[in-house]
Amino acid sequence: MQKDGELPTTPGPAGPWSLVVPLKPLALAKSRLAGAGPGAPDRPGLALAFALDTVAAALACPAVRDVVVVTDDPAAAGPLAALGARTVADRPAAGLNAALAHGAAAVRARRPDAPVATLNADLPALRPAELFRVLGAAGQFPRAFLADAADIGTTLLTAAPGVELRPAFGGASRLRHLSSGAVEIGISGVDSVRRDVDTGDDLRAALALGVGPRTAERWAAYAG
Ligand SMILES: Nc1nc2c(ncn2[C@@H]2O[C@H](COP(=O)(O)OP(=O)(O)OP(=O)(O)O)[C@@H](O)[C@H]2O)c(=O)[nH]1
Ligand SMILES: C=C(OP(=O)(O)O)C(=O)O
Repeated sequence: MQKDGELPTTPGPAGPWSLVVPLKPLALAKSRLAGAGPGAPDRPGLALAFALDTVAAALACPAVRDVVVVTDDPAAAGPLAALGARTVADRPAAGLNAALAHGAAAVRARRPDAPVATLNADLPALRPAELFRVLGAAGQFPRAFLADAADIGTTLLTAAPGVELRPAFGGASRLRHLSSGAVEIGISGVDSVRRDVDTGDDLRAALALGVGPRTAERWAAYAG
């Protein structure tokens, strides 16, 4: 298995991928983090830190060509652009799957033959080498997905060139993606790509894996 820091220099057989990352307005994000620690956590600040650490790690992956973030949040656009991500406006009140389909369309408007992957914005422990392995496995199939750490939801869904993404996120999306014909990626040693953060327990598990610098800083400012 690749260790962190041992990154290949080429994008791999199916790359380079365009990633679509959905990010809802920060004031509304991460509502389940309410009981994460003492007092009231800075949920918007943590949600932004998760997103920035996720996108920075994705852009450091050699299999990734570019990242498009679908968001309407004005506070997120500047720091995301500084990392090198492009932002596109969300569809008004249309929800997560519409946002993802919209992002995939924005990618393919510029690059019609792009392999496209969606990646949730709440993966603050994401490691580029693990994402590389996941995308390498996904690239063998027309559509593929990675289940979240709980084996209930989904953190990543991919579509090969010319294949429609057909996202079915929300709640128990693992079974939905499976029954839609997408292939489940079953490789081990990719915990950082599966470690989404919804609750305080999820955040503690991500901290144990090792989070990116923005999340670490926000967490330290909050929890001491
Ligand atoms: N652009 C966009 N992103 C969304 C939307 N709904 C959810 N997301 C994003 O989709 C990803 C997965 O969503 P959740 O894990 O439910 O995150 P969340 O909605 O912030 O968390 P909760 O408030 O606890 O449900 C996160 O990156 C969210 O920011 C939406 O309507 N539009
Ligand atoms: C959006 C999803 O779930 P959650 O909101 O639990 O992260 C999902 O996994 O499809």
